[in-house]
Amino acid sequence: MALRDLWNRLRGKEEGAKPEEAPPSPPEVAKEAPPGAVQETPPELVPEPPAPVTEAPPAPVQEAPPPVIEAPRPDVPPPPVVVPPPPAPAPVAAEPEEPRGFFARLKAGLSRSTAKLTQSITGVFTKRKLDDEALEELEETLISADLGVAASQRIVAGFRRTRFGREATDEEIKSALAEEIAAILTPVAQPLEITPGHAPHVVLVVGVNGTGKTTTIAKLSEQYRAQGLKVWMVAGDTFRAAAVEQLQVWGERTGAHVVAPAKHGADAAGLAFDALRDARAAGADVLLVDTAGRLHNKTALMDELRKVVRVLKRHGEAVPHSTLLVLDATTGQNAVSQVRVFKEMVEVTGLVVTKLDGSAKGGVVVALAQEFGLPVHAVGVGEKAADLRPFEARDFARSLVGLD
Ligand SMILES: Nc1nc2c(ncn2[C@@H]2O[C@H](COP(=O)(O)OP(=O)(O)OP(=O)(O)O)[C@@H](O)[C@H]2O)c(=O)[nH]1
Repeated sequence: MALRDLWNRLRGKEEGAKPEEAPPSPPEVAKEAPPGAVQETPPELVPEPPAPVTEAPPAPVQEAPPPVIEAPRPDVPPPPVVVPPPPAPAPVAAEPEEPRGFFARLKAGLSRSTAKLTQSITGVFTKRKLDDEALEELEETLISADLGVAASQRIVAGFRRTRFGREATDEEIKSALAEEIAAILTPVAQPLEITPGHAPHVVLVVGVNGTGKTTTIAKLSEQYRAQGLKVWMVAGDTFRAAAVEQLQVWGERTGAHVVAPAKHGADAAGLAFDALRDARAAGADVLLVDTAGRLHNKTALMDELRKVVRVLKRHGEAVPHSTLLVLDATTGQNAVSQVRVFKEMVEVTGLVVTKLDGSAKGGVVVALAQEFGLPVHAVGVGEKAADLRPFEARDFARSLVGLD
């Protein structure tokens, strides 16, 4: 049955009832200026433009994301002078606060993408038994919520095995669905372990431009510093001056030493090699290596990343100890293609999924877990250094289907 029919059914069911509040549409995303002739993106990867800063950075320096350095645009007229509006009258009642806690933001982000899923579940099951037609509708609903074909089929097979022919309430169905999803996610929910004996533990961070690599490095740095570890970072995206500067700002804020290229376009592999040598000598515990996410084609990107790995291995076969692929959840199924492409290039050991606070398509995490079984080390729920959390399978699954 087409999704439209599901929606029609849902609307019919809710006639007379107070309509659900529509999920807020995702914020307008500003397109990045096209890169120069050398810096194009491999078409296979279809990068997302950087997400906009959705809230004004607060006053404390530690909290705000570092400034993005932009090239001057002589063709763009200066912005008009903005006259500040007169002060607003004092509100009668306090506005509800923006959800600030991690779970609140994760749930807010997920609920935007899964409102459709949870409503459709209600539409599928409230009127009749769990029969063949209902199962077919459930599978379509799960696929349209980005869970992927394989995971959706597995979940439906579980329902068929255990609940076929039974009637159940919405809450029972959602709860059962959350359990099936949690069963897929639990094996991949593994925090990133830093081995003290490696001195330093080298973490190579890869991914398409704009997915949140640099921010994730900053977030990891913040966490490791809080654990009392000595962190070094390498600005390996040597072609993008803004990326280097961004990492330097994050280094200052999170108390990490940053190794930056001496000149634009310097050899990233050589930079990483020297950085590891110096980090060892300095007694660093962790070395976080940023990389380019965009080169003129996929082969160039592959050559660059492989060279970084090959040269790092001169320090020891186990280096890099972890290779993290950073994925932007808002890209939905495109994240699945990115894993395939990057697995061809390097030995990806784990994933970090970012932007789960925004208009995320959280269901894709289930598709990733089912298809690749790679550890999901952490999830990003904001732009600040503190906005990285371990991936909790059960909480995530329950949020995804709209349960607390
Ligand atoms: N809302 C939200 N924004 C995020 C998150 N992680 C990163 N961002 C934002 O996404 C944008 C891109 O992040 P970067 O860390 O620069 O991404 P990158 O992969 O290093 O990008 P390149 O340097 O272009 O390769 C920035 O505006 C970040 O603030 C997250 O978890 N939530």
